[in-house]
Amino acid sequence: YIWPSPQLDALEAARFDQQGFNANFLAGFIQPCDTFQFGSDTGRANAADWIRTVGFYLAFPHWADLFTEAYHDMATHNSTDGTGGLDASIRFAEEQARVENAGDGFDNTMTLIFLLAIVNRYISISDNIALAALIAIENCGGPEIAFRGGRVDAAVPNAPGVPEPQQDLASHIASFARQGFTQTEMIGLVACGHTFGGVQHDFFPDIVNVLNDTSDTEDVAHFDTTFVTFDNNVALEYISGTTQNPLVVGFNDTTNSDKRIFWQRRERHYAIVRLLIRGANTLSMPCRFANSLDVYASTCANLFVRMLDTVPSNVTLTDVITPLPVKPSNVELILDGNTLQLWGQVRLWNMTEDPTRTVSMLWDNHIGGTGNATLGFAGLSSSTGGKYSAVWYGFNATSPLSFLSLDAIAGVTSLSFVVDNELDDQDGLGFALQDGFMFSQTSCLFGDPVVGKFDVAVRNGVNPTRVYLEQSITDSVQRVSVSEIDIVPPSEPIAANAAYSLWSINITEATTSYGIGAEIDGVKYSTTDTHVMVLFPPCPAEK
Ligand code: HEM
Repeated sequence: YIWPSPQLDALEAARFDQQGFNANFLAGFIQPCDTFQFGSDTGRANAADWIRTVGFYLAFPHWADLFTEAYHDMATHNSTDGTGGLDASIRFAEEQARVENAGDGFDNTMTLIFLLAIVNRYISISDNIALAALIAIENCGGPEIAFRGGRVDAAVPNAPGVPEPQQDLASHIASFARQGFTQTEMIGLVACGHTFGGVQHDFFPDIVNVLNDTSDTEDVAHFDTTFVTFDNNVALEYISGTTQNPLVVGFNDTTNSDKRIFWQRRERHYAIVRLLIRGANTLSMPCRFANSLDVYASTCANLFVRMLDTVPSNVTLTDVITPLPVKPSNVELILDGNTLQLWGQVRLWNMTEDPTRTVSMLWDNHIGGTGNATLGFAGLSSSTGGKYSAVWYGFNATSPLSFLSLDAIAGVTSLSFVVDNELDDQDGLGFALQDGFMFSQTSCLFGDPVVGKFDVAVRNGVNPTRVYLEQSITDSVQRVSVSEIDIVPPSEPIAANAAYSLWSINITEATTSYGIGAEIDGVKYSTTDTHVMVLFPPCPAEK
């Protein structure tokens, strides 16, 4: 995609900036894989719950929780009428209270997402559930998962429909068909999901007994011996007859759902067949999975993408988000007298630190001129379980988190970057900047009770149809939207300098963050920076 695109820029960052500089907190939380937020030696793993949520279940995050969350949220999908799917309806107490969502993983995971994830106008709660599952898989040894954004959060709970272990095979086949998966895909999805975690005694006393194991204080009977790692051991141990999977060899055969799902007549011959045609397609799914980690990983990657992208039929997802090779980030313009403060960093994807590298930024202005500055190393980040790294440079060479001063009259129209003599200007388009309106440092406080004068600097000649403050609103079911507070155009121009005039609005909510929006030639633009009144200085007359 072409930068800037506010939604794709935000989704790309949430998906790829996972550890280190400018990283999102979600991924930082779930490493290493055997970490469980509520203590060690519990036998639980964050990843499993996150995956199960996407698939079916949500708990306070162990890795397993992050994954199950996604499954349980998705499993309400009805492929015939297009309702349900991955829409964060699992956050509703009514869904969590259902027997089909037994366990504490869902509540735990939602708590984590609300605490740590970025939920905003561009990234929904359900996008975060998908991201949590994806991060869990990728960081615990799993394959890379293609990510699309744009999920829409449900306003009310979905109809029930998460499969339960005591149901018979026919019910499970019908349930997965409703969710949009064939029988073969069902076998795959269960064998892929049950690579993490296990069944906990507290919530499933009819499946798992008290274990009296000091290294497994929560009495979790695991699906395989490597329950914090994505691997094919769940299939391998099943095929080799050593499995301890509580849904295969549980003492209560009624709840041995994995056994019914994995079992196929062909497998009776697995020992001979496996020797003769290893990994061949004629083998059953668990058999092929057991034979080849590659087959397992690639099949699971495809099924997980299908699972994460199962959304209500009125939702349109973005294209798969791939990382921009060169990406400006946190770009802000602020007017300070005759100076434009240009804040920001640039991320160079798939590169590591190299003290000999030179990175510079070029910019075009309104008067046909150009400028350039050398950028300074700001930090490193990594992604996808450490598979990719990125290096960041700040627009201000000596203070990477500070700004570069530009001439306000000349302004700035677009950026480009030169990395070791190689130009990146988005194939000639440049990285467009909007300097038609921005926050002005003349904003200040006056009066008693105190009022904030919020000044927006509007570039002369730009003639916006509207200029407004933007305020994020969270509704009663935690969905974020933006409300617009129009600024009345000044009756007489108030000059900020030779190029900018001020539009002002008085605000009284001291700690509310406001962004700025403007409609210019029928297109709406927003600033990425927000401002709070408590940080304004007193107005000159008040000093
Ligand atoms: C017929 C279908 C399925 C049934 C009956 C089933 C049943 C169960 C049960 C009873 C548990 C134990 C939960 C607990 O102790 O809190 C569990 C855990 C889990 N399930 Fe499934 N499951 C099914 C399909 C799936 C699918 C499709 C996925 C994901 C793709 C998945 C992912 C997980 C994960 C990751 C856990 C571990 C949770 C943890 O350790 O916290 N399951 N499943």
